[in-house]
Amino acid sequence: MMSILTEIIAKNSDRVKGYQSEQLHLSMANKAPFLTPTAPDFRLIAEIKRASPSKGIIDATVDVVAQAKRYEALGASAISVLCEPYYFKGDFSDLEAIRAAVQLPILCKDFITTTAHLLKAKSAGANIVLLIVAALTPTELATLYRFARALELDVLIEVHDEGELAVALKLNPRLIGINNRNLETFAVDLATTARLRALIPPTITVISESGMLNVPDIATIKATGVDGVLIGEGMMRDADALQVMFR
Ligand SMILES: O=P(O)(O)OC[C@@H](O)[C@@H](O)c1c[nH]c2ccccc12
Repeated sequence: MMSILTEIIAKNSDRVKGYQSEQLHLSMANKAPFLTPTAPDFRLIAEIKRASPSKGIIDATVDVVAQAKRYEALGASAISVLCEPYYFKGDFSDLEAIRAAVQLPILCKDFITTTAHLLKAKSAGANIVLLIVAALTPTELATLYRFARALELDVLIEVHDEGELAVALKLNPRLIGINNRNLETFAVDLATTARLRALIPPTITVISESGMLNVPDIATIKATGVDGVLIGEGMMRDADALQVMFR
């Protein structure tokens, strides 16, 4: 059986190949950001996501610019924008529209496997890109990581187990994302964050990702001592209910 991650990457291969021949305007103005804490020492990366393979449609008709402004107003440190079209119903045009409308750093959420895709993200206005350890060989990850840093992009390196974390730590990264959702099975286990957090040196900024739907979920994660959280569905469904955790 093909894993969902492999399936998503295969489905996007023509789109990604297209980036190789695109004429891009690169501006170095959108530099790697310092993620300013929202509340004392706790950052919110708020995500814009119309749909996902695990949840189906979340909000197909969302006004992405209005949503990004809402996140900015409630004090998010950065905005994550899904750019994958087939499973998440995102698009680079969403990222470009949001870039034009808000000042916050933007995380390009996509399944990046090529340097051309990194250039596409940079030219669309991203400040941060996601690299998923489970989607790449260690050599590919290292190449893409160095290329992104040379473009002055920050990189959120996503791990979901000890083996992936060991691969990520070899790069001496500034930022690590612990995904509570297993991308092969979709199972969410918030305990993943506590387990892996304990293995990461304190100099690295650690973001816990996925599966936080309410205030107690966020409180559980905050108690592990991570530097911030990345929340998609919960913010799409009820941003107001969650914002108390970031004041
Ligand atoms: O909607 P959630 O459960 O709050 O999750 C957000 C984010 O972590 C999730 O969208 C995500 C984490 N890693 C990814 C990789 C690709 C696509 C999406 C993701």
